[in-house]
Order: sequence, then C-alpha cells, then structure tokens
Amino acid sequence: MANYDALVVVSFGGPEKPDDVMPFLENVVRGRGVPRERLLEVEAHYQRFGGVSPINDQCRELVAALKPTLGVPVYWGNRNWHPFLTDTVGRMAADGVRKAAAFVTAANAGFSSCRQYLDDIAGAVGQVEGAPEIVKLRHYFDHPGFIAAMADHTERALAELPADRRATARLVFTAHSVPVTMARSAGPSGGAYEAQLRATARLVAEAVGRSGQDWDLVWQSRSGPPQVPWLEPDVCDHLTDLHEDGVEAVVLVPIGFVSDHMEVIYDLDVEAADRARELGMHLTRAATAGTHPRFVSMVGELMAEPEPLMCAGTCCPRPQRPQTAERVAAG
Ligand SMILES: CC1=C(CCC(=O)O)c2cc3nc(cc4[nH]c(cc5[nH]c(cc1n2)c(C)c5CCC(=O)O)c(CCC(=O)O)c4C)C(CCC(=O)O)=C3C
Ligand SMILES: [Fe+2]
Repeated sequence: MANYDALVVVSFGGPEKPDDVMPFLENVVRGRGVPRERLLEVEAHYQRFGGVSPINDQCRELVAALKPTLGVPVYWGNRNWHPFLTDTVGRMAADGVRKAAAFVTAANAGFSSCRQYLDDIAGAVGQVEGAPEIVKLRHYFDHPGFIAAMADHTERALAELPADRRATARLVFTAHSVPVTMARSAGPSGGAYEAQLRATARLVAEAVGRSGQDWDLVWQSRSGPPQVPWLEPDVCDHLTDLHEDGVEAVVLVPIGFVSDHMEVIYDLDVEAADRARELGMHLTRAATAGTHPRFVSMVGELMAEPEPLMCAGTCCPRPQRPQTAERVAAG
C-alpha cells in the first residue's frame, strides 16, 4: 500500500453565480479556438440554471462522503474555477501534507480527461513552495466499484420506464465528444478514450444482463469550430436514427461523467429529452456515479493499490493544432 497522508479530489470546476459564468468559460476555452457563438450558447445554458453549475456542490458532497471512509484529510481543487487546485495545494503544504493521492473526476484516458489534469497537478505543485508529492490514482473506467454504481443507476432508470417497454428499451451510453485527432492520440498507443468508454459500456451492459449488440455508445456536448471533426454520432441525432429503426424506449447512461453536472442536466435532460419528446419516444436517464456507496468505497480501494506508474509524457498529448478557429479559417 502506498503511503498517502491525504487525498485531493481534482475536478473541472464550475460557476456558482451569474457573474462567474463568462470568466469561468474564458478559463475553460483559453487558447482553444472555441467560436464565440458556441460560448454564448453555453453561457445561456448556465444562465438558465441561475448561473450555477451543480458540479462544485457535487464535489463537496463527494468530499463529505469520502472523509469518514479514508482516515486521512480530504482536499478538493479545480482546474477552471474556485477553489483552484494551486490554492488547495498551498493549503496542503501549509498543513504539512507530504504525499497525497489525487482522485480525478474523470475515469479514463485522453487529453481532457487525463493529461490536462496531470498538467494541472504538475502546474500547482510547481507553483507552491514545499508542495507535497501528488500521485494521480489510476484510471477507473473498469473498476468494479464504478461499474456497480453505474449498473445500479441503469437498473433504476430502466425501472422508470413503463413496464411493457423495459425489455425492449435500448441502452444508449454517452460521453463527451472530443476532436477526432484527440481521440486518436489518447493513451500510450492511441484510441484509448473510446476503447475505455466501450469497455465501461460493455461491463455495465453485462452487469444489467444485456450483453452482445444490445447497446450503443454515442457522443454529446460537442464544442469547437464546425470545420473540425469531432466524434459522432451526437446523442440527439442518434435518437432520431433509433426512432426511424422502430425503437420506442431508450435509457441514456452517461458513463463519460461522474456527476450530474451541466453537460448532463442540460445536454441530456433538456436537449436529448426534448428530442425524445418530439419523436414520441420514452426516455429515462441513469444518474452518474455521484456519491453511490460503491463509487465512494472505490476511492479507498484505489489508494490501497500499489502506487500507479506515471504515464509517459508522450501519452494523451494535445493533438497538433488544427484546433483554433483562426487556423482553420486560414486553412
Ligand atoms: C472529455 C471531456 C470531459 C470529460 C472529462 C472530465 O470530466 O474532465 C469534459 C468535462 C466537462 N466539460 C465541462 C464544461 C465545458 N467543456 C468545454 C469544452 C470542451 N470539453 C472537452 C472535453 C471534455 N470535457 C473539450 C475537448 C472541449 C473543447 C475545448 C478544449 O479543447 O478543451 C466547455 C467550453 C464551452 C463548450 O462547451 O463549447 C465547457 C463549459 C464540464 C463542467 C460542467 C459544469 O460546469 O457543470 C465538465 C465536467
Ligand atoms: Fe468539456
């Protein structure tokens, strides 16, 4: 067992009042070439919920659930909004923490889901005098605790369908779309973002007694300039296709996220739900892992494992920039 004297939960961050929304979004997309129109659209999603993302409260709840189980102090810091990871690492140093495990609120490989968090951790450690050593726990996309939590929530979403629709309901797993180039460069030999999500989907489908071809993996929350290819199909287009194939009931299972934050409650519970209503389909949505007891106990299990090997600096790189709108426009 590695000797950690603290845990730090590392997350994305989100706005907590209307005036936070634009500065938060600017932090997220700095240097990323996300078109202005897309940003204003996303701003409206947040303002529709009073300028508050649920993600920070969800992190507070996870921290509160973890605290009594671990026997070491639990900290929390974000990439894009307060409490910023650098400030948190400052507090950890002041408290005398020497070696901490980092639990990132993203389960798999990829630039956005792994490399960027590793960079955040390295950046924070580099800026804080006397910072602790911080070891990022391994990817948990296939951990029995994550799978059990998602399977439990999938069963509950199936049970919300009318009884006569359950047996034929289609399981549709979703994750954040990313640029195709980013998906290709994920993991030590490429393709790991999608491959790991497929593994999660298959394990959850098996755990609820649906093996084989009986499910799909599709994408949501596409960003970026329209000229840049991102993973497809989009969840809403997929609902239309399923409807044309005669599917009448769908359970959405957002395996690409670990809490019901804005991408889930807007892109699925508003947009996808609207599409299903237009099509006259039955649609329910599985909760994300959140503070499911098996998900919470998984964190202690990960901390008890031998220390994971750091992935190589060449793993999950940000793909060579055709990313920015200006570059695309300039050809
Ligand atoms: C793979 C992935 C995850 C899953 C892994 C993880 O969980 O980390 C994730 C999570 C999240 N993404 C989030 C929010 C946003 N993501 C954006 C933009 C982008 N996401 C990307 C990827 C991912 N994102 C990418 C490639 C971009 C384009 C810009 C870039 O190349 O980096 C934008 C900009 C506006 C827009 O959507 O265009 C926003 C506001 C929130 C917070 C929600 C809340 O506030 O409740 C969360 C948890
Ligand atoms: Fe995102």
